[in-house]
Amino acid sequence: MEKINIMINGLPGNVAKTMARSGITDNRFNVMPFSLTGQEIEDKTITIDQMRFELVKPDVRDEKIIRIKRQFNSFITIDYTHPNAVNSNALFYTQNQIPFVMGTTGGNREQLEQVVKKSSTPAVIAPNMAKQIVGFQAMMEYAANTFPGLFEGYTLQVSESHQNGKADTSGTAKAMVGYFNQLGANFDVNKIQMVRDPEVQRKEWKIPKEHIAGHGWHTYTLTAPDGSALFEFKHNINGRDIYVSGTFDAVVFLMEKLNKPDDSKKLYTMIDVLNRP
Ligand SMILES: NC(=O)C1=CN([C@@H]2O[C@H](COP(=O)(O)OP(=O)(O)OC[C@H]3O[C@@H](n4cnc5c(N)ncnc54)[C@H](OP(=O)(O)O)[C@@H]3O)[C@@H](O)[C@H]2O)C=CC1
Ligand SMILES: O=C(O)C1=N[C@H](C(=O)O)C[C@H](O)C1
Repeated sequence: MEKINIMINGLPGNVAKTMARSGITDNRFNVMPFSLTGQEIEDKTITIDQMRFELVKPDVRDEKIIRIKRQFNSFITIDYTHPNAVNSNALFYTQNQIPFVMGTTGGNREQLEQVVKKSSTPAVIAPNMAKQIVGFQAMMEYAANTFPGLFEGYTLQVSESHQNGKADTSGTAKAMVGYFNQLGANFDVNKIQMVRDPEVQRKEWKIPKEHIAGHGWHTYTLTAPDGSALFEFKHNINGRDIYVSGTFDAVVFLMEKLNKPDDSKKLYTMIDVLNRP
């Protein structure tokens, strides 16, 4: 099978680096030596496992992409950049007809979805690419659609802990709140408790010290009005490796869509990817 060209955007960021390391050794892919980066990044290149990537800043990307497209006439991009970049990057991809996997959280999600729906460019967008978490989301979606109001009157508490540099509230937690609300919990995403203090993470959450700099821990607690029942759901992820497999499945999924285009649908989620036959 012909290798799929992938452009991993967001280097030298943490998740983009994890994707690049795995992509380089994955026989299904040809990792392209370019990565969209932030305006503030000073380095012009970065080397990962002996592969050199040219870092392309927002002010030169319009011009650069013309040359990249001449060199690689077809490719799929993976975006792990910054919440502030989500909407402008999605616009850039659709305007240049570059199919994309958007792992980056934050930004205006409604606008993000609209941009893709109105375009001719397919994309997979999901706040969490860990397949086991996506499976949990699919279970929640089933419950929400099948038993709306099941937790009517219950009080929901949501707390999440991530590395100190994380810019936004967990996109995963926000998506989960949507399901809990359908189940009747009536919770405002602004009430999600964010933990970013390494001392609290170590002492109270007992997060292993080697993962303080890279983790995503989430707890959702539902309590009955009279206190007689409590339900708790947790997903605690250490490191970032778990996101690779789902992201790469999403790339393969998009390639299949490109080979067999569906003009009626351009926007896909990771639940679509998980449901792939
Ligand atoms: N869907 C999923 O499964 C997962 C999603 N994520 C999400 O991925 C995103 C990235 O996370 P993480 O790697 O930890 O973050 P980092 O802050 O480590 O990396 C983000 C990188 O993107 C760069 N950047 C900023 N603006 C742009 C731009 N306009 N174009 C391209 N790159 C840009 C940053 O540069 P600078 O430093 O100059 O700002 C930085 O190098 C977050 O939104 C996070 O929530 C994370 C894990 C899993
Ligand atoms: O920034 C992170 O690290 C993560 N971000 C995603 C989110 O905001 O939901 C997914 C995961 O929690 C890791």
